[in-house]
Formats: sequence, C-alpha cells, structure tokens
Amino acid sequence: MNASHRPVISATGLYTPPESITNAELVASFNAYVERYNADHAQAIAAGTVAALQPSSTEFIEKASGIKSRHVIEKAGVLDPAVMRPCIPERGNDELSVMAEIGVAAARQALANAGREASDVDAVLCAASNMQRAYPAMAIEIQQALAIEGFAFDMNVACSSATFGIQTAADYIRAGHARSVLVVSPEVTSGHLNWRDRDSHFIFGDVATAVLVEDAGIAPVCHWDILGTRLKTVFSNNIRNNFGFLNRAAPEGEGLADKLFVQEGRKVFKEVVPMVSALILEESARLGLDPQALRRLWLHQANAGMNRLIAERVLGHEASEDESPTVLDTYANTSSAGSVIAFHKHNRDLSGGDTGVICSFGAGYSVGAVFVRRAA
Ligand SMILES: CC(C)(COP(=O)(O)OP(=O)(O)OC[C@H]1O[C@@H](n2cnc3c(N)ncnc32)[C@H](O)[C@@H]1OP(=O)(O)O)[C@@H](O)C(=O)NCCC(=O)NCCSC(=O)CC(=O)O
Repeated sequence: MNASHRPVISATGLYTPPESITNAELVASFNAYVERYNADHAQAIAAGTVAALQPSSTEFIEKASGIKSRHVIEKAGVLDPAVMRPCIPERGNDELSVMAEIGVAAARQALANAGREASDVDAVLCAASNMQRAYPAMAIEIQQALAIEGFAFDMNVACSSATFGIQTAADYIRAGHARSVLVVSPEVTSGHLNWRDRDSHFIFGDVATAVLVEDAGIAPVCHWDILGTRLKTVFSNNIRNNFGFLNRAAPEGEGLADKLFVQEGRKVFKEVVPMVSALILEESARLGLDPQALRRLWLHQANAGMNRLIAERVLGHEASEDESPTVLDTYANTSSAGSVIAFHKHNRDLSGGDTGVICSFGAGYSVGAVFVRRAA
C-alpha cells in the first residue's frame, strides 16, 4: 500500500442514543422542580432570605437557541424532578464503559463506511469534552474493544476536541507516523449539564461520532481531502466546569453548581462569533480559497443565531440551510461532536471538487477549522 503523507477523511460514523427529550418534556420537569422548590422554601422566600426560582419556557428555548429536542443516554433520571441527572448504573471494571461503548459504535460505522478493517487502523484518539474517568485512557479501552494495534490517547479541548483531534491525526499522516487514525468523540454531556439551572438546562445532548483520517494512498475512492487545518485558543472563564480530583471533598465537592457546566452565554456569543469568522477568513486566504465559494460550512452546533452570523460573515450573504446545515434542532449542543454530526449527515450530496469547512468553537475559548475538498 502507498503512503502519500496527504491526509484525507475516509469516512465518518455516528451513534445516536435512542432516547430523546422534547423541550415540552424538559420544561414540564424543570417547572415541577421549581414549584416544589418554591413550596418547600415558601417561608424563606416570603421573608426575602431565599430567592424564588423562575420557571423555564419552551418558547424561550427555541427562540434563544434553535434547540427543539436532544438525545440522552438515560431519560428517566433527567426528567424526574427529584433527581434531574442521568441515572447510568456504574459498570464493573471488566465491562465496557459507557463512553467506550458509544464510541465503539460510532467507530465501527466509520470503519464500515470506509470498507476498512479495525486491524488496518494505527491509532485511536478519544477527543471529547468530558472523560468519564481519569485513566486508563478511554481511547485505549476503545482501541482494545476494536482489537486495534498501535497506540491511543485521550485529548480534551472541550467543544473543539474533534477538530483538534482531526488536526492531530492529520499531522501523524503528514509526518508518516501513521496511515489510518480514528478520531472518536463520545460526548455524554448529560453528565455535566446542570439540569436545575434555568439558563442552561436545555443546552446539551448525548451522542458519539467517529472520523477516520487516513493517508490518501490507502483511502477509499470516495473521500474528502484535508486541504488545511487551523487551531486557536484564548483563555476565558465564560464557559467553565470546576470538577476535578482536587475538589473531591464535601462541602466543596462534586454535585455543586460550579462542578457542572456554567457559562455566560451572551458573552460567549459576542466574543466567539468574531473569533470564528476571522479564523475561517484568514485560513481561507492562506489556503488560496475564496471564502464566498465555500460550498458548505459544517459549524459547531451550539446556537442557531451564532451560526447564522458566522456563516454570513464568511460567505458574504445570509446562508441557506443547504450552505450551513443545522442539526442542533434535534441533537442540541453535543459539544465536540456537533460539527462532525453536521458533516456526517450532510456531505454525500456534494460533488467532486466541492470545498467546505468543518469548524468547532467553545470553551477555552477554542476554535478549530478543517478545510476539506471532495475528491470523488
Ligand atoms: C445560552 C443562550 C441560548 C441564552 O440566550 P440569550 O443570551 O438570548 O438569553 P439570556 O441568558 O440573556 O436571557 C434572556 C432572558 O431570558 C431569561 N431566561 C433565561 N433562561 C430562560 C429559560 N430557560 N426560560 C425562560 N426564560 C429564560 C433570562 O432570565 C433573561 O430575562 P431578562 O431579559 O428578564 O433578564 C445564548 O446566550 C447562547 O446560546 N449563547 C452561546 C452559548 C455558547 O455557544 N456556548 C458554548 C457552550 S459550550 C460548548 O459548546 C461546549 C464546550 O465548549 O465544551
């Protein structure tokens, strides 16, 4: 088999959890929790020592974010007003862990779509925003479950994990260190979402994606050439999660609001939109591409309004759904997997020579862009 040291995307895979929660179901559960909380604290609220909680609304959620529903690994616990978290039973050390299980499902689909055997793969990156344990690496568990030789490791750049993973895989191909690399992004975001926080309880969903990055010399006929990749990070506290082993002890420990997802959504919106559009425009120029000729933008799926603005700045006109497809309406924000889901679901209709960009952005701040051209 030939090695060209030119990276391509050979195929992608997607695992979608069967259970899904509509905005109406989510808001009914949240508002039942609010009613119960306010009744339980009625005296303190009347005395002004405790603030009453405000109800959520389906109209607000859809208008502010574009999200209509989200998939989750475990629905009953999330919707029980007395629980409001996914109840995923702990598994024994000799059982496949949840993240590995959904990552393997997505990886198997990517391999099948490429006509590739797992034994052909040289490396596995588990690129995701929340690892369910510190070690051993989730990636090594996925590697073992697929019976892959070589090496594997985890990486976390929050929402940009998958695009940073694709660039890392592409660099292995460019350097000749590997010819076939799986970038797997299992996102169990329901675990870190604070389902009791009105400002963010609607934001996330669970999913797993896989991207098979390979040397063009071994790639299937139908693939996407990686024309260039560009990464950027700028520190910000506006999306933050303080969970970690240094704060394991009560009363500061796990379960407190700051150990879950916290964001200043408006600031994120305002500060990240210009970062993303500038990065896409700069990298287009460096690659000698006309941004207005990009056939499709597969953008991170956090907020429909954000994507509208970014796409307009890049393309120079209001983007159609065909130019900038949305998946957050049914998946919500799936962190690093979002732009890959958009690419997975919306790339087969394009023609040879069509060019586009897979672009993620989020906590860090972080932005990752992968420019691709359909080969055949
Ligand atoms: C979160 C948002 C949808 C919120 O929309 P807005 O900014 O318009 O809303 P806001 O917070 O200013 O609130 C406006 C008004 O609505 C009220 N309000 C807030 N929540 C409500 C709810 N659930 N139901 C009804 N009303 C609500 C507020 O109290 C306020 O009232 P009043 O007007 O009376 O004060 C949006 O800001 C957003 O999507 N920002 C981008 C976020 C983003 O990209 N994050 C990255 C996520 S991290 C990520 O992607 C993954 C990663 O990096 O790992």
